[in-house]
Amino acid sequence: MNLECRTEDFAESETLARIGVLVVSDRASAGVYEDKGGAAVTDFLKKVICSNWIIISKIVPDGAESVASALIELSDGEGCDLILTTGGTGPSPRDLTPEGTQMVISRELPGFGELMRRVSLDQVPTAILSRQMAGTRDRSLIVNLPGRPSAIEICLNAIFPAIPYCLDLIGARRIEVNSDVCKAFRPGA
Ligand SMILES: Nc1ncnc2c1ncn2[C@@H]1O[C@H](COP(=O)(O)OP(=O)(O)OP(=O)(O)O)[C@@H](O)[C@H]1O
Ligand SMILES: Nc1nc2c(c(=O)[nH]1)N[C@H]1C(S)=C(S)[C@@H](COP(=O)(O)O)O[C@H]1N2
Repeated sequence: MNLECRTEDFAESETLARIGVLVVSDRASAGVYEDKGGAAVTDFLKKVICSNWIIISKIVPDGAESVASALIELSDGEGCDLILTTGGTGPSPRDLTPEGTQMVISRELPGFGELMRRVSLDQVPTAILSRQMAGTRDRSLIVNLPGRPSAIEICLNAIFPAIPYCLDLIGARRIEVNSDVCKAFRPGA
């Protein structure tokens, strides 16, 4: 194990935001189909965030335990400030992403799920079937997105204006967003 850490490494680790992307899909994790969810999330993040950040990606099969342990690794192990999951939010028996999320968060933030369902309802009546939720674990904000790659941008567009300030409030690393893409709101700023 290398315990040496130069001064600039410390400085960078304090400012470089860490974003976890967790794809939850039986078939994508088994290679039955190509994962398109992770790329859809990453493409959005590249457009919207203009400060420095790195991505830590994982893909797991559906299940409360698989989701919970991946979230713990991304939050406690990798120190992610923001963790976006995609998939497994519906009502079918294997859809257990909200259960896995509930197992690891300390506080729920119901407004995220409410807003994502509201905007998605303008697209599809089945938006109400998503049980997507959000919450915090220590200094990580965790947000569930539906699995359909086409759902990702509409959901992220809706919630992203509130994410930078939420990260400030929970003591996560600061992110700056591109104002042409997203009107982030920081009260008092
Ligand atoms: N990571 C992904 N990449 C590409 N398409 C996906 C992905 N996740 C979901 N989808 C598509 O969105 C649909 C709904 O997503 P959902 O999370 O309910 O998946 P599912 O039907 O339970 O199957 P699976 O878990 O095997 O992806 C899927 O049937 C698939 O067509
Ligand atoms: N914006 C948007 N939201 C959406 C959808 C969609 O196509 N677009 N699909 C819905 C459907 S059909 C389901 S079953 C739920 C849960 O999807 P998941 O299990 O892939 O997470 O998300 C819903 N939310």
